[in-house]
Amino acid sequence: MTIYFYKVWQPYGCFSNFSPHGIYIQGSYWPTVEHYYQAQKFVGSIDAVIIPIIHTAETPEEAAALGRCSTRQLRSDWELVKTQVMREAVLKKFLTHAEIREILLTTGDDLLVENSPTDYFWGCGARKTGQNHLGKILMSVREEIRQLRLSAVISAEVLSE
Ligand SMILES: Nc1nc(O)c(N)c(N[C@@H]2O[C@H](COP(=O)(O)O)[C@@H](O)[C@H]2O)n1
Repeated sequence: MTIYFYKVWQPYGCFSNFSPHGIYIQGSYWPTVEHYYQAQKFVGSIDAVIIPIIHTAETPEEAAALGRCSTRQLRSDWELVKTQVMREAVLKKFLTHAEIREILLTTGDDLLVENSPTDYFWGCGARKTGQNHLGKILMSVREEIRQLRLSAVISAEVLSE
């Protein structure tokens, strides 16, 4: 089965980076994955002054608008690192929040797709031909958490022997 998600208020909205699940990462607390991801675009760039403004944005929509401003200069390695930045933040989100971790695990081996009508990199885009990198990250995080659980169960069994 394929599970499509996009907006926070729609089914599986907790898979969106805009969902209100904060993360503590690299020494700071961020209100959403989207705040963190948008701010990372400017680490080490001449426009790094925008980072604390993104950090304290009232909403993820505001953080995204600030990060998408085309007149600001992104860090030079952004295209190389953005998928890894996103994966670290998404993994942190699902390790931190037990209730959404269970929702992720209940999807089994279903295909997860960000149903963005405009984004052909993170989502599938309007024609459903996009690369769906956010869906792929969620599926790989799901697998990593399953493996972590399995290791914990095995360790507990060994300890009880
Ligand atoms: N506009 C918008 N609204 C939402 O509710 C979304 N979930 C998204 N998608 C997210 O936008 C981020 C990509 O931003 P950039 O294009 O790289 O600035 C990423 O978190 C997508 O999942 N967009």
